[in-house]
Amino acid sequence: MAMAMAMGAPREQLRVDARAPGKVILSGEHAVVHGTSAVAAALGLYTTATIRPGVDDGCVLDLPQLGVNLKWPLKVIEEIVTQGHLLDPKPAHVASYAESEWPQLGAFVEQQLGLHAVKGADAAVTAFLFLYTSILGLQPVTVRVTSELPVGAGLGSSAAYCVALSAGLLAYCGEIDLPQENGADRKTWIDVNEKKIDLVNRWAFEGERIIHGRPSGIDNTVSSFGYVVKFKQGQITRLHTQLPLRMLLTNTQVGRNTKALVAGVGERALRHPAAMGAIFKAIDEIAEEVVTILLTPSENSGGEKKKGEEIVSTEECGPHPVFKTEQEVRLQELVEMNQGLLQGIGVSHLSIESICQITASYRLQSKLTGAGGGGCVLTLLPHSILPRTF
Ligand SMILES: Nc1ncnc2c1ncn2[C@@H]1O[C@H](COP(=O)(O)OP(=O)(O)OP(=O)(O)O)[C@@H](O)[C@H]1O
Ligand SMILES: C[C@@](O)(CCO)CC(=O)[O-]
Ligand SMILES: [Mg+2]
Repeated sequence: MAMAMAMGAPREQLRVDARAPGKVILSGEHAVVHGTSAVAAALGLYTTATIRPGVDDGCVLDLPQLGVNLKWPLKVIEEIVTQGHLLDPKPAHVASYAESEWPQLGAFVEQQLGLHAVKGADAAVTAFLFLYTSILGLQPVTVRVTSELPVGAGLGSSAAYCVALSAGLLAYCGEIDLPQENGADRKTWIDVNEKKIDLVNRWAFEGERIIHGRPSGIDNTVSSFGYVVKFKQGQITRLHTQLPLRMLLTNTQVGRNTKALVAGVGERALRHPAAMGAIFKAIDEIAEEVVTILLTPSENSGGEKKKGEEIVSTEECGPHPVFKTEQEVRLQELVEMNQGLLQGIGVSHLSIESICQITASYRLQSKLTGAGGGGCVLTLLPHSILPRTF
């Protein structure tokens, strides 16, 4: 997560840009919601929230990817929020969202968006209204969120949205200090200190609760702190991985919704607690083995096949022989097993399986990443594949 702020400018020209990355889950999605380990890495694709002063005592929310452009007089927001809620923002103290405390919010958002709203727009607007009023109170602002990430495709777009928004709002109200040396029209991304990132992360988790229902916290944590991490029951361990990972992400373009998929797995776990528990345990073991492999010094063979390594292809990829190191062979097998188990818990999709079959015909294993049900598929590529072969 990084921030930029137009500084040295009068308050009415203040502008905060906060950006947060998406993530890719290598292993352990869904089971992580039930307390097991997962491994994820931040992606080089970002969501950016831009916050500026508002005009005419109003609040503008512009979400171009969802076709949302709403403007409210602050008085209107006050009416929805004051119901059971003090308009006394405490940005340093993370408030928990409870639907019962916002009885008018659902109907208000629905009515604002109208009948032709894009799926998921209601959750994005609700999360915004919660974060905005809780962190900033009722200040006139104009907020625009744009993203390089596909929305709702398994790459953590919801978490990046919540992290970028939380960070931007916290900086706008002065809870995150940013250095003053930037020129008003220069953008320099600044890293925020760990304590403040932790605050951003906790606010973002509340936003994720609105969008996901029951998030494990892995997505907002990776988006906030970055790097390759192991995540288990809220604890993160940064993995100083020794193995350069190369992967292909294929977007099936099949839309899905993380909240519904997570809820479906929860219901299946209630119907078949022992069987689902055993699958979660197996996924946990896989994630732990992935961690061990990632932390093992790389035995990248530098261009020549060695004993124990497996040939992937010599023809399909041009004149360069493609083979997997022993570590890559093990990782590929774990990816294959993880995908099988994800299919077993009901979150795969025909579009995902057909990609798995196609890559398997090249002896490359794939799995869904994120919530599944469509979205993106991850294919691990051996290190010996040169970028120009794809
Ligand atoms: N750029 C954005 N602008 C507005 N809302 C967004 C944006 N990105 C994500 N969202 C919100 O997040 C929802 C998608 O979240 P969802 O959790 O279903 O998918 P994801 O986060 O991309 O995938 P996963 O959770 O599997 O990693 C959208 O419907 C919207 O509510
Ligand atoms: C499906 C899930 O495990 C990952 C979504 O990216 C949900 C979560 O952990 O919050
Ligand atoms: Mg999400």
